[in-house]
Amino acid sequence: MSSLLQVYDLSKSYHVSQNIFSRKTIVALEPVSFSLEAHQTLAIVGEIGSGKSTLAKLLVGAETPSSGKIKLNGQTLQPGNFKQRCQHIRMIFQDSATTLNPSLTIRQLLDEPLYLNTDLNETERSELITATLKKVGLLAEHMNFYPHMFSGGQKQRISLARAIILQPQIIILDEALAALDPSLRSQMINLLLDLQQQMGLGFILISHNLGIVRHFSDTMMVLCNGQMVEMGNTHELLKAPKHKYTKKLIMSQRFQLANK
Ligand SMILES: Nc1ncnc2c1ncn2[C@@H]1O[C@H](COP(=O)(O)OP(=O)(O)OP(=O)(O)O)[C@@H](O)[C@H]1O
Repeated sequence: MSSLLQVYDLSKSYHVSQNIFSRKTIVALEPVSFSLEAHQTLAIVGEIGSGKSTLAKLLVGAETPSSGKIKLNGQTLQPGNFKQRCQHIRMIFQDSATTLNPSLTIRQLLDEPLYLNTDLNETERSELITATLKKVGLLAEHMNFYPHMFSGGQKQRISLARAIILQPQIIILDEALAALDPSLRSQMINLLLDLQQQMGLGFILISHNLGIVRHFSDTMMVLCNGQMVEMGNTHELLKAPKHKYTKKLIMSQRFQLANK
């Protein structure tokens, strides 16, 4: 049986103009291969500019790869097919306040992906919105509220509701837990783990915080200057890193790791 997600030699280079006569190539991501199973979490770690967001954008189809192939349940994802992609792979960002349209109610925000991607009628969509709000620990009454009426933690739950409403198979969490205080973060991690168990979701967690990575992920990939330098079981890798860059990263966060 094929893995939920298989990535083969995926890479991305940007060609940017230096001046009117010359262009420069920036290799944001060197060819990388990995797989992800249902119910599993893969963490991607690395310093600023190491290629984490580039990899996430390639997976959701927001960028076109320079090389490589992505397979979902054994089927190759075509670069321009956003409909196919956005039903199965969803992304949640750090700052929900900026990703939720402030002029729409929660009902409208959650209805949009359903209206665009499903054949459900209005009543069916409304029932699904209520059920999804409950799944993320919000109330049916919240449907008529606007984003500014919620706290940061609740906004993250709305983003999560929007991400799961199309029953995706993979969710990419791009620093999605970074802005939450420790107690809200633990609640959110528990909610994500519950949903993972219920829905068989595969998570890709992009995080600077190795404490979260250790708590949440099964495997981890370390990126350095666009190159994958190490990948393996999270606990084993954190206990016995092989690459000097990983060792440096762990040393720089030894207090976070000790406190978790
Ligand atoms: N659209 C673009 N055009 C040119 N270069 C880009 C573009 N997007 C990213 N890059 C470059 O690719 C490299 C990797 O960037 P990326 O945003 O993936 O890093 P990151 O690990 O996500 O960093 P951060 O932790 O700051 O989000 C960087 O050198 C960045 O400047």
